[in-house]
Amino acid sequence: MAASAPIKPTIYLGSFVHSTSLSELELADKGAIGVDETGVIAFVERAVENVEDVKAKNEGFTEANVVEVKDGFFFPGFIDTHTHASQHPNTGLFGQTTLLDWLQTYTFPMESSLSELSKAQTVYSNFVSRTLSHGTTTAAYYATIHVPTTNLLADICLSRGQRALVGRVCMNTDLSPEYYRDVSEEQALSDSRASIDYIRSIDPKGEIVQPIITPRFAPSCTSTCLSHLGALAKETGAHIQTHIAENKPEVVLVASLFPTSKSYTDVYDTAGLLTPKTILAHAVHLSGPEISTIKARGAKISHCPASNTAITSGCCPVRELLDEGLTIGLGTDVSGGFSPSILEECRQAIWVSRFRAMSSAENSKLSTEEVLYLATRGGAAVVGLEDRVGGFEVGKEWDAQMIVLNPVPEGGAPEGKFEGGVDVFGFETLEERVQKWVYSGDDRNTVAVWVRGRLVHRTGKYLA
Ligand SMILES: O=c1[nH]c(=O)c2nc[nH]c2[nH]1
Ligand SMILES: [Zn+2]
Repeated sequence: MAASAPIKPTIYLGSFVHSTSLSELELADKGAIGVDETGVIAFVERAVENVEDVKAKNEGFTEANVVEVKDGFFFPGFIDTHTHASQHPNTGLFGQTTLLDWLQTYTFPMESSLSELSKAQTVYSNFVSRTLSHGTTTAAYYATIHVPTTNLLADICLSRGQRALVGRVCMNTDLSPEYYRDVSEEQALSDSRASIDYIRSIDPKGEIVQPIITPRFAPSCTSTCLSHLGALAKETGAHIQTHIAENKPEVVLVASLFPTSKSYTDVYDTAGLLTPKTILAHAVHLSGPEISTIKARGAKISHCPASNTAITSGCCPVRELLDEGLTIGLGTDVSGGFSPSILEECRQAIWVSRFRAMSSAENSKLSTEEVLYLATRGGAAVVGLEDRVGGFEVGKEWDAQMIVLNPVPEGGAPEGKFEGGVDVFGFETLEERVQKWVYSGDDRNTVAVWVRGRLVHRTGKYLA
């Protein structure tokens, strides 16, 4: 369905859960959320006893569809603030490598092969299906240096209805192999511009897809290339994404490549790449002054715990970054990260924070409520969509997932197929159901997903 075609007003009936602050979830047992023909939330009601009363009192909803959730709840769509669609075939492949040798061994060969349109079509459409099936309604994607296949990724997101920021990767130094790099600073700039122009031509208002300027990371770009991209961001108003301070040898490398810069952060700042529309992935090894600069510029952080552990980059001090007032979301960072699921990233964020608590930083433990905030409202703020998505309020757009848990009937386990790893026995509170989902749920529990009120993913039997 075209992203702007009108839809039938719909009432989403049953429990809903969303963050109201970093530390609080609203758990509404008997909710009714009305979504109008443009995909915008028109009303949110609690303690509903009879849906007919809700229909009758809300103009435009007397003939509305009703989608009811049983043994589960509606939850805002997840926001993946940092992932590499082009690395999807490498998911789970990292061996014993760390960042700089991982790039050479696994990443550059795979990414370079996505110059081929048919391979890119297969990989990108599979990845978009995969992330949607895990409830990701918005993703900030890295593609590759190739303009045609980067544009293809944007086409796929638009046609599947997944919100996306799609970035053509820039890299013009000999850190990248000769077969996979921009031949000049001018080419890095002109190819980035070409991809921005294309993505804006297919979705002029940026309702579903937007371009994002993507210098891979400082060691991949000359300072002239970075400055060109900073100027391009200023000229076009586009978002920016890059990596920062992921691993210690990388930080040392940056200091040697940019000897006149005060720090890694200063390299980006000098180039005009630190703006309120900048997403910085990782931020594991920043100094105090760097954190202050990032905050002063309004740049945002994508926390990627699965990746940071898999390629042993370090434990990001999320508690301290939150205490400093930085805006943070979660990123799967496939394929440094081994899963396309933001729910998995929630668990990984909790584990990393607890390992930090057990070793040095006692107060660093993140709660379930906090990681769910990062996965939704935090992520929305990182990608600049906080006014439109991330929670269930009147005026926000219906980007949501329907979570269903396994009801175990009285007297014993059901026969036949289990459709997920979370069993509920009927006596759990809604809060307990959410906790059980966070720690043992997966994509089998995400039975339907909507973006702007349009159904973009469903499994078998749950919706007519
Ligand atoms: O996690 C990462 N993935 C990448 O592809 C990459 N490139 C530079 N730095 C990176 N870090
Ligand atoms: Zn990355």
